[in-house]
Amino acid sequence: MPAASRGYAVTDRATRIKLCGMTRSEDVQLAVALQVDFIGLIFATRSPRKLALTQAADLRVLVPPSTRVVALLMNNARHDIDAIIARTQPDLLQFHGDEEAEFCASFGLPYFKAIAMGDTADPLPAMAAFPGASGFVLDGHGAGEQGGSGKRFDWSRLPRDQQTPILLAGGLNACNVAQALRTAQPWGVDIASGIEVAPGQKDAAAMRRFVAAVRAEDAAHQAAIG
Ligand SMILES: O=C(O)c1ccccc1NCC(=O)[C@H](O)[C@H](O)COP(=O)(O)O
Repeated sequence: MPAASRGYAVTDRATRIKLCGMTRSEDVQLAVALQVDFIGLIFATRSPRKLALTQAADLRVLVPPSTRVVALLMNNARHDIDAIIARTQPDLLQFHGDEEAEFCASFGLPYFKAIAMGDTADPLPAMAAFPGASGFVLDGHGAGEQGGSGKRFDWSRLPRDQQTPILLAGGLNACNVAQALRTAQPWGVDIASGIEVAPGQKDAAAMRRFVAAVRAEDAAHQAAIG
């Protein structure tokens, strides 16, 4: 199914913003006020940003439909994912582990697949293994490692002209995101550690600066192309 028919246009240049690893209500409320496209709630068992189900359910109710909630998973058991879906009603899932494509698609929700770019010369074969993905998160960490690492990769390696949305992730912050957008022209950007004072604790000023930097670069791009 082409990406556009899943409701994601890939041609326009209003870079989608995903703020990931929320654990506090004030951070979720600010993300909603900033009108970001996605927030990420993490359920990967080894993550320092991992949420308990009750905590996640309390955060989820703060999010209106205009911001989509993504549940991040890394080799979680099926029964855990079923419980996460039942309690937190995510709009999308995001898989970071060794999950097969069939497993990812079996929950009846759209999903993003994360690709580790740290050791990957060409991500296209890995992406092709997930034809049902609604998007890909290309992240700077190595294979088998967790996200939220703050590790960058060479942004020029991001594939262009893909039909499925690609989010650029890994080591982004308010200072480097404009250059990242100019270099990679991704559909979206995804950030965790670059807007934090500590894992899971967001820095309100850094959140505002990051979102403003993305929107300023989008505006500059639109002005340049007329
Ligand atoms: O952030 C985590 O703790 C995490 C753990 C396990 C799997 C994925 C995780 N985060 C994934 C994300 O989407 C992050 O936003 C992405 O890796 C970018 O992180 P950062 O380099 O810190 O901006």
